[in-house]
Amino acid sequence: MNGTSSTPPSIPREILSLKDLEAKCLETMAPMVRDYLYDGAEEGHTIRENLEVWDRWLVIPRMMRDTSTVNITPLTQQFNQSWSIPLGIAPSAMQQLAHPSGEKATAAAAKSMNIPFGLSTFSNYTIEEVKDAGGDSVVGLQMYLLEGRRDLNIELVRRAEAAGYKAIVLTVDSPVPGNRPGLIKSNFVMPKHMRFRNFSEDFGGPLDQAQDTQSNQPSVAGNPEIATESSQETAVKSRGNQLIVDPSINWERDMKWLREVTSLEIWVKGILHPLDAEEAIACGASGIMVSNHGGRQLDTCVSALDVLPAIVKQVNGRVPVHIDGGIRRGGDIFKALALGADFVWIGRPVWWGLEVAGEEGVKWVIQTLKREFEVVMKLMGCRNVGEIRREMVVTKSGLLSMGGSGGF
Ligand SMILES: Cc1cc2nc3c(=O)[nH]c(=O)nc-3n(C[C@H](O)[C@H](O)[C@H](O)COP(=O)(O)O)c2cc1C
Ligand SMILES: CCCCCCC(=O)C(=O)O
Repeated sequence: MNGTSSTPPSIPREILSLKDLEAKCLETMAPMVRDYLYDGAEEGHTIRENLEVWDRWLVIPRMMRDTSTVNITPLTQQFNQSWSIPLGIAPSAMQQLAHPSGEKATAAAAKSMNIPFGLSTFSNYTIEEVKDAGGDSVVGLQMYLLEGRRDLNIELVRRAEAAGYKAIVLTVDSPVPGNRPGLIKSNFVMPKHMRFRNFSEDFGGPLDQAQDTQSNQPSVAGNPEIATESSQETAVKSRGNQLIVDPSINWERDMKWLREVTSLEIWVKGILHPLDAEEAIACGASGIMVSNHGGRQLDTCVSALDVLPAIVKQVNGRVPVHIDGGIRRGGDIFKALALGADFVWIGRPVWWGLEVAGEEGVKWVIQTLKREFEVVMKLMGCRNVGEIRREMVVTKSGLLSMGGSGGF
């Protein structure tokens, strides 16, 4: 983690893209945090797929369309609000691992850039603290249903309602944590000085690795950056109860239960099949987030972009369709919209910004994506988001199959 001095750190001038920022971040990020951030399920095929899929789509620009000014704001409101770009910050847990101000810094950056932010159940700052920092940008509380603890889920919902959140984002792709070898390798345990502050009890997290049975303390053997710091200050401690996600989560019981518990919008995150989009809508979902959880849950599962067109077709405009996974450039936002998404979200790039420069770093990430998206729009001949068309993107095989005659 960088930038603990009194002057706010800034992004060095030689950093020009999110890729450059990622490299800078990796110069300082502690190994255990890096393993957690990059952690993918099993062999990481889906993580790689999430990045590569964007390059399989090529764009076909139109010329001479006076793009001296372009409007990159979304066509429609999302969460009953207008945003500066169809881009939001996806929920990610334990952001203090990247910066002491964690989710508060991210929310403040979202607010100053006028984009939405989703808070993870497993955040290091509370629902209320993050709302204070991010104001109207803090729209969603992401929810994992906790095994045997619906009381805690209800409490979180009530606090989100009272704090002015617009939506509960129910993550449906995680009945159990994925097989994540990176967590085992680094013996991941959230450091002692951090807490899941949405809960009054000092719970252990769902990803904490096994404790050392001799001493009843977590083993630090695979955790050098924790072991080498002052042991009193940073040694991980054995926490009492562990928060476990509910593996029995299902549409019939849980989605309907949640629909009855609150009048907030309910968004369903982690949809990859058109029929699950249909289930979500039947249960009263206000929106769908097409996502494979950044490749962290099920290896070799499809990328969100590849299934997006089928889900958009199934949903047929009944609710908004959002997407995340591997979005790193303004051009990726363009492609997602061309293939039918209403909005896109980013996960890991926010951590790169946090690590390098806290709130300023997250702002830089958003500014960079905005600038890139605007240039891509101009070069594509689109003056506003409504002019982005499906036929402006094509795969190479799709192009060849047109044989020079079809499509144009
Ligand atoms: C470090 C990290 C923590 C995450 N924590 C959560 C979480 O608590 N809840 C959730 O629904 N998704 C979580 N996600 C998944 C993100 O919401 C999002 O789907 C994913 O990061 C998007 O892919 P990208 O990182 O390639 O942009 C997490 C992702 C990362 C990288
Ligand atoms: C059941 C999985 C719990 C994971 C909590 C954080 C998260 O979503 C992630 O690391 O990814």
